[in-house]
Amino acid sequence: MTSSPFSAQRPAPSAHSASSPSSASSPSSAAEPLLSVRDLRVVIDGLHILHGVDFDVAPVGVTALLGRNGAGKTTTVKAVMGLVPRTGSIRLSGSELSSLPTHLVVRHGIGYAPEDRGIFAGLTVAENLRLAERAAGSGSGSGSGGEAGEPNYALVHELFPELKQRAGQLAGTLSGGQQQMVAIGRTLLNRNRLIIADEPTKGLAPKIVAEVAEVLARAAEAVPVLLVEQNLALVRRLAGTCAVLADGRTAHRGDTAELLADEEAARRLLGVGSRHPLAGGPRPAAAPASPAAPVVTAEVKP
Ligand SMILES: Nc1ncnc2c1ncn2[C@@H]1O[C@H](COP(=O)(O)OP(=O)(O)OP(=O)(O)O)[C@@H](O)[C@H]1O
Repeated sequence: MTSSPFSAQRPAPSAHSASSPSSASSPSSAAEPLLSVRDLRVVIDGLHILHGVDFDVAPVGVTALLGRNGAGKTTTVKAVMGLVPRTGSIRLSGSELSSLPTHLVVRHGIGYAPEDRGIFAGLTVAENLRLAERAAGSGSGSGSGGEAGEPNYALVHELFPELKQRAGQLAGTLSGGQQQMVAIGRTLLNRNRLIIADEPTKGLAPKIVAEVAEVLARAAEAVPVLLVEQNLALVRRLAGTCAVLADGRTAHRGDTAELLADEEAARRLLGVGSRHPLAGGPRPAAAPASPAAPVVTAEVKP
């Protein structure tokens, strides 16, 4: 390959910020969102779990999906992926996905790193990656699906050289951070337009959280990321914009730094106390942050 491994996936450079930083009803102004979700509803076994979720994912960088435990974050990303029955609108670059089954959502170019990572512990790193390869030429048939082509190992190995060095190592023997590299690496392999990462730092030690933050920052240089996360320090560092869910609805959309600096709003929406360290500190970047930046674990209170 002669071109940069980033070239096939890097989004248009013009769009940097997402929706306007005020309310849930604010329209996107600066740039068209990559993913636009409207009135998303999910009913499982007669239980109404999502009652109308609206949010946009910015076409560059990291967008965070936040909320207290049980707010509906995982159900929302599962609904986007077609893993639970849903109604409403889910548009990826203008293509409507809400009636598509999961395999066609995937072929439209959404890579999903689920909460449990989905790593095969008994297979090597290389085998885990190989299993994620989408067949060249496979598409949704709609003409607007994910870009077909060879798997982008150049990008994965450029971002995560460790995965090349550890190609023969059993995935089950990797650290939590390295396993996240495999999980995120798999989503980058198929030239996706969007990566969804569901709680990638859940249960990890602070040192590993810092590693995973670095993994996400590097991945977001290549492909926009929708990040479900409860570690608000990490969110603050990585995500330029966010949506907050509460009780299965969108309670807030806007600029992440503004939300986390607003003590009253952060307390009301996320349960962050007034003396929480997130109230101060440097502004987060939509662009990836410094590798040296510390990541403080700050779980949302239920
Ligand atoms: N299959 C299901 N059947 C019944 N209830 C469900 C199902 N899936 C989710 N729920 C309920 O829906 C609500 C939202 O769950 P969800 O996992 O989406 O929340 P969350 O915001 O991701 O929470 P957490 O941060 O704790 O992971 C919860 O009350 C949960 O118990």
